[in-house]
Amino acid sequence: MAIINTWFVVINPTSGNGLGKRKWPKIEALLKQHQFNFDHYFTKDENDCKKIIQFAVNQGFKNFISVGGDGTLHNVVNGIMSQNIIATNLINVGVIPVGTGNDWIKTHKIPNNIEKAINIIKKGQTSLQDVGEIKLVKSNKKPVYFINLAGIGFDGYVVSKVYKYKHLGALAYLYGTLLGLFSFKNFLSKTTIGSEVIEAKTLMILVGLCQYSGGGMQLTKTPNTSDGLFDISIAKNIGKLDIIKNVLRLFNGSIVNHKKVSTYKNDMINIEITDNHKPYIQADGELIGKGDIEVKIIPKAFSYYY
Ligand SMILES: Nc1ncnc2c1ncn2[C@@H]1O[C@H](COP(=O)(O)OP(=O)(O)OP(=O)(O)O)[C@@H](O)[C@H]1O
Repeated sequence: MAIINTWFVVINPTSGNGLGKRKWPKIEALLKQHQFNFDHYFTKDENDCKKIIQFAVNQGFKNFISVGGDGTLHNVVNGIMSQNIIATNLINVGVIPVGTGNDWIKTHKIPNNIEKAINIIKKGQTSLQDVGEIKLVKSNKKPVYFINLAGIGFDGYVVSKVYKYKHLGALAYLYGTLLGLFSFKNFLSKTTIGSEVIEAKTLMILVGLCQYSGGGMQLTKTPNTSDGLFDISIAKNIGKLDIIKNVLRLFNGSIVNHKKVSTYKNDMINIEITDNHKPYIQADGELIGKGDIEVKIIPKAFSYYY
């Protein structure tokens, strides 16, 4: 394997409702102006993105730039985590945000501005964060990795609706939430966190690493990206009216103090859906399926420019 000092830039042309494609000429010019030596690739879909990352790692690339939103970064991370050529923490990723929610960058205080984001990458300073691994029980699907937040229930439902409304920008998530109020049904679940077993009628179960999701909502208590622990919130049988009353608390983070929300910290969580109605599972805002899951943490497996 050759050692390559060149950067590998992946661009999702569809992210940010086409912003990825529209902004590429400007980004390309800026990268050249800042003397980045790079190869670039426009992704075709999720799998294509993962495959090109694996191919590039195989070619010896160790420095990547993700031009897209949270979904693109999620796919880049999945490409890195599912290769076994080199240790994942030796591969560094920079982000140029052109997505809709761009939630992951908020935690790491990476500016939502193309030129400033390029300056961050150029500084060459990296840090490590934990990665979550989700296995769908009773399925032969490969594990899915996440770096922001995964959830099951109402938030999965919102993700399943949001893609139609991406042209509304970050408001798409708020709109999806309001839409969910009319049709989402709470479900029975059995969650195991360490020695605790929580059986409840549930609105959603969230497993977080970073602070923001759903276009700026704060749904976990004290997330820390590199403490080797997930920040978990279980929102029990909260009714529709109660959600409406608490919409602001979803954004300011005080929802975790609601009497029907319990919070936990652990490096592992098993979720069994004991209901006939199986809610959607989302990871970093991407739908990954339905059913029971086992989630574990891989400490400091992801290296990023900040
Ligand atoms: N060429 C492509 N055509 C269609 N979809 C693509 C393509 N390349 C990647 N994708 C998919 O596009 C989806 C959206 O990308 P991304 O999440 O980066 O943008 P976004 O949804 O606008 O931003 P955010 O997630 O921050 O709200 C992802 O699910 C990704 O798998």
